[in-house]
Amino acid sequence: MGDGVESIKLEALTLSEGIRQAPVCIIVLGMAGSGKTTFTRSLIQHAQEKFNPYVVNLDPACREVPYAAHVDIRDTVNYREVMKQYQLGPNGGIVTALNMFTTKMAQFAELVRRAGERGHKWCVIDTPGQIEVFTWSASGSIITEGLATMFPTIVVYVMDVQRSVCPTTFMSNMLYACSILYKTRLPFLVALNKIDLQDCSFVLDWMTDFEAFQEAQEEEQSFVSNLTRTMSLTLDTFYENLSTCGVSAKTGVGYAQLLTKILDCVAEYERDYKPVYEKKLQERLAQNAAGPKPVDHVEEDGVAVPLGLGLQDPPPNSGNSVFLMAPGLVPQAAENEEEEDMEEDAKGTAEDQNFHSFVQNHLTAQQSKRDKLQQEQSQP
Ligand SMILES: Nc1nc2c(ncn2[C@@H]2O[C@H](COP(=O)(O)OP(=O)(O)OP(=O)(O)O)[C@@H](O)[C@H]2O)c(=O)[nH]1
Repeated sequence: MGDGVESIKLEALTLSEGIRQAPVCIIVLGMAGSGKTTFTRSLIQHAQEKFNPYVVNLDPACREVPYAAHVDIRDTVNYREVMKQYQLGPNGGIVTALNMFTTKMAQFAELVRRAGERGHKWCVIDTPGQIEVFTWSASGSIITEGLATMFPTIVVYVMDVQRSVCPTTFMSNMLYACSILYKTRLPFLVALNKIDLQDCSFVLDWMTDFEAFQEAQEEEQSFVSNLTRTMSLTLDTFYENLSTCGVSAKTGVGYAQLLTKILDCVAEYERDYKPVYEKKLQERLAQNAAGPKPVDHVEEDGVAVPLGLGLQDPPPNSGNSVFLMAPGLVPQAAENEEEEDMEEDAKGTAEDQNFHSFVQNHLTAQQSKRDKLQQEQSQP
């Protein structure tokens, strides 16, 4: 392996060889405003002495972060510039910025590996405010999977307990957490945040006692609440795979227990998930070595089409009796000119008519004035 960060090959890194002091990667996820950034700050503070966290900010759109980040996506990509250059809205800008960062995944992984060698036992990763930017984007998957293949990795899902007192909101939050759990397939710890504002025992009750959740639902008789009831029955298995911990990112309450639970998740990773990720890595290496697989079971040859957006006229002898022009091919200028001419003509005709009737009225008025004058003069 070369010394330069540029020379690193992602596939060359494995858990079993090459990485001796692999730092544990903790990916912090959560709905917008759930308190991810404050939680990250507090986690760093509480883990500093024992785990010397290496800190990564992957939110390109945040203005400030209340911690000193070792790696900050904003140093690599300016998301406002990305918005301007690619003419994107804020969400498109954030996704594209993350995609750009992901092209440097191998270098990023190498930085994390080196951090481990320098004594950072944990790597805490704060993610973008809009959760779907990370959880449903290709780059989010690449980062998560890439880290999980190389380092012990866990997910901490930050949930705002105060916002979750409504059973329907609670269920939406849980469904989201569930989808992330099944997508990432990593040890999953739910940090029930903001317990300084709201006691979190109700969440634990609802997760362990189906009837308690049903009772809470009783007042809501909407379609949504019926759906929520049904969903709560099916989420039982999901709850079994969850570890939860009440914390307050603001006051620091619950963090001692949180650190213990994180270590439990790391043990879970080593026991249940590491073999899966190692197998995945071996499969990918074998696939890469074999090269692209040709398509089999297809008996006919296809006709290749040029890729990209270049629109071309269909061949003149294509035999199409009906030909609808693609919008890009309509001769805009000629079409507009025609329209403009027609508009101009219509305008001209109306103006002519107006002018004629004005002249006519004027002549008529003049004539009647003259008649009147003549009449007056002819009278004795
Ligand atoms: N009372 C209380 N407030 C908190 C706690 N954690 C976060 N907050 C507040 O919740 C708000 C959102 O916190 P952030 O840390 O910015 O949340 P975030 O999820 O990173 O937000 P985005 O990245 O913008 O989606 C802020 O006003 C925090 O001060 C907590 O434990 N208790």
